[in-house]
Amino acid sequence: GTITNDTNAFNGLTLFSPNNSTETYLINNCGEVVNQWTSTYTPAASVYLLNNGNLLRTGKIYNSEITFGGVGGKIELFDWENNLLWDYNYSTDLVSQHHDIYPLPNGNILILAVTTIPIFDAIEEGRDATNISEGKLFNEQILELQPIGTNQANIVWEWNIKDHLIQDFDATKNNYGSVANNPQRLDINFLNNNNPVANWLHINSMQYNENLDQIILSSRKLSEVYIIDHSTSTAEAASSQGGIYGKGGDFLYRWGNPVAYDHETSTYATLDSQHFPHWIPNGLTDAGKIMIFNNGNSSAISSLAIINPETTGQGIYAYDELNGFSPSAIEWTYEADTPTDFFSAILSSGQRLPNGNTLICDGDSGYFFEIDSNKNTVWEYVNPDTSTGVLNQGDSPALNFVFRAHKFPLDYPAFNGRDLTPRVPIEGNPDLSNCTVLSTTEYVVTPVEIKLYPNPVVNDLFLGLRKRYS
Ligand SMILES: O=[N+]([O-])c1ccc(OS(=O)(=O)O)cc1
Repeated sequence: GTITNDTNAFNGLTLFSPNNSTETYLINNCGEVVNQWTSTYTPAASVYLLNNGNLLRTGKIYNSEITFGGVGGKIELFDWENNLLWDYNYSTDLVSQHHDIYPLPNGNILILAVTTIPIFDAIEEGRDATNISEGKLFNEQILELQPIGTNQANIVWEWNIKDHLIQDFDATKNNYGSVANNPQRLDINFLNNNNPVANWLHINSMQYNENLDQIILSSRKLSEVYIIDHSTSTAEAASSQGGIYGKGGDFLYRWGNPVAYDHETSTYATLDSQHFPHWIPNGLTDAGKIMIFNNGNSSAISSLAIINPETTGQGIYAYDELNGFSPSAIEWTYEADTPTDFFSAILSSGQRLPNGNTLICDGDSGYFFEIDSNKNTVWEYVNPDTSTGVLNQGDSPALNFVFRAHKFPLDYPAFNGRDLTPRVPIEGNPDLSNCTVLSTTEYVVTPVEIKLYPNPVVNDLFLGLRKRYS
């Protein structure tokens, strides 16, 4: 539950879906549940509250052939009252949705998936055969679904990484060429010192920028983020021509590990096993820049980073022959005062908030905290819904992983006309001392509490009466 709720905390409602739970929660700053959705599936990873109040979520379907962390295979759409409106499976022996989805402004849904490249085809793509294990390699794919009826979809757009490979290993193959001179393509033999597993890229995030019509991806294994054009046709997305930016489905930008495209001498800053690169939305501090949760697996120190790529035109990224794609340095960063105190090896997210605060999800601790613009901690919450059930306030949590946390302002359209009366917190034996500002126990026979909410107040102050917790 909530452990810190300073008056400077941004007053909003936080959405999260614990990895080991079928529940999705919307809580206020006190940790009280304002809405809750129940699925029959635990999440692959991401969930979204749409501005009409519907919940779009991923679900995990067991898949014996595709088994890495983040595998999902199911997408579900619930209304505010938890009625299932639509669902869709993308899960077979050869394909699976994983980690992320993204609700596009036109009502379509991007889904992130892997498809299987058989060993023979991987070798045709120039993969060093000694670096193939599990008899296959995963292609990373993005599909755009146009939902139909209650359980169908048209696939209206598609992109595949296998169409954008380069290699300098096997001169007899079509995609043979200089890795350093083709930064718009991915070297199929670059493993970043990882084991040559089928899931060699482990893309763990897919976010979208409507202004630019661009998609940003994150490879945990290669410690790189990639930007591609979404304005292409499917045919253009499989090529190196077409789209607003003229590069088809090739990378428009990559950042985080210049060694991946043979820029060993680059002096630019790097990432390490990062998550959730996304453009900071319009209207917020640092809008248009890219926020990244930098897990820091090799140093066991996590940080939140903001980078500001140099551009030579709208959505066109500066490139330096020697150093690669800009920027040379991270513009803004948050680390704990004692850096080793803040580390999540997997999962995790950051979010800039309307008042300039920043919400951070330390995923492997199920711990959310909010910092103000001076990096002071003003709100803290621990997810109590774990793989062994729901804990009491104060218990030491284990396996309470959360992929991301997202805080919505109270004027988010999804909340229009909804009953947002706080219900009880998730955890047992909750401690609401941060939230109850008045107590009338001296004046009434049945102990009650008067709650004033939200806390702090922006526009409307609500007054609630209820029995005191004992
Ligand atoms: O344990 N999981 O559910 C899990 C683990 C890793 C994972 O991949 S990551 O890149 O998002 O950390 C996703 C989900």
